[in-house]
Amino acid sequence: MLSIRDVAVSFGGVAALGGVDLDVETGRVVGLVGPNGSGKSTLLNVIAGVIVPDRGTAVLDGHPLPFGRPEGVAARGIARTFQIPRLARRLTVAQNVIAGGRDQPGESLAALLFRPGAVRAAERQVTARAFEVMRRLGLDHLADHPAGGLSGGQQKLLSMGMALMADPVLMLLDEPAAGVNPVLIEQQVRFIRALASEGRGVLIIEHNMEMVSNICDHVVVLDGGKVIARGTPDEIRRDRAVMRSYLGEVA
Ligand SMILES: Nc1ncnc2c1ncn2[C@@H]1O[C@H](COP(=O)(O)OP(=O)(O)OP(=O)(O)O)[C@@H](O)[C@H]1O
Repeated sequence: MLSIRDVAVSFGGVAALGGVDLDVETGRVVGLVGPNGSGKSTLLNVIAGVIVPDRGTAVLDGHPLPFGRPEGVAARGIARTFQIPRLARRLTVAQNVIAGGRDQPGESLAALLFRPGAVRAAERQVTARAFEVMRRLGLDHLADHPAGGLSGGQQKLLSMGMALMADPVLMLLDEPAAGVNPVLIEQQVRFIRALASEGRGVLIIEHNMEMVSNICDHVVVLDGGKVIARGTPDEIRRDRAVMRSYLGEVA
């Protein structure tokens, strides 16, 4: 589904990524791990259309991704979450989720004026979908609460729901478990596995190795902007280079 080849990025002479290859297949959860500063966020930002790489290619379902055009990338069916959720804190949980749905006819003045029935029907559909998404995330009982009043972990779940409203083929998740309590991490794990079983691809940056082991089919380890290992979570845990660089740093 997604093929990254030889992607390199440098910031003022510092190589953040030195020629990285990465694949995400349909229905698979791929973990992107590595020590701080290894280039994980940079790679996610290249895929999301935020950073234009110095070289390399990214192909989604046979077509190149438009580097440097986040809205073009989103239109290709890639949705993302951020380390710090980007929410409208004063709007309700339901309003935030609804806002995550794209292509709403109500956004077009012409549609509002000339096809009000179609707009109402589409709005009903988006609202029904939003409630379904909130149910999946266990947030439906909080639908009318302001998003800013949710716990950090609930806000992360909410941001995943907002991303899902765009019905993406590929989800990019940036450290969803950071600072989240174990019960909500469990909920995230179920949600992410369900995304994959629906046939979506998931690329997840995560430091929590237990979570990575629980959800990832495949793990790619970066260090100093290069891939130092790739394989199943089990293979990665046993990899000597990984122990030296990534796990060694944690210890
Ligand atoms: N906008 C920027 N300007 C200059 N240097 C940057 C910029 N963004 C990242 N870097 C540098 O590029 C390298 C890779 O950073 P990146 O944020 O991608 O790592 P990371 O693996 O996501 O780290 P973390 O786990 O801390 O989020 C680091 O040396 C970082 O200092």
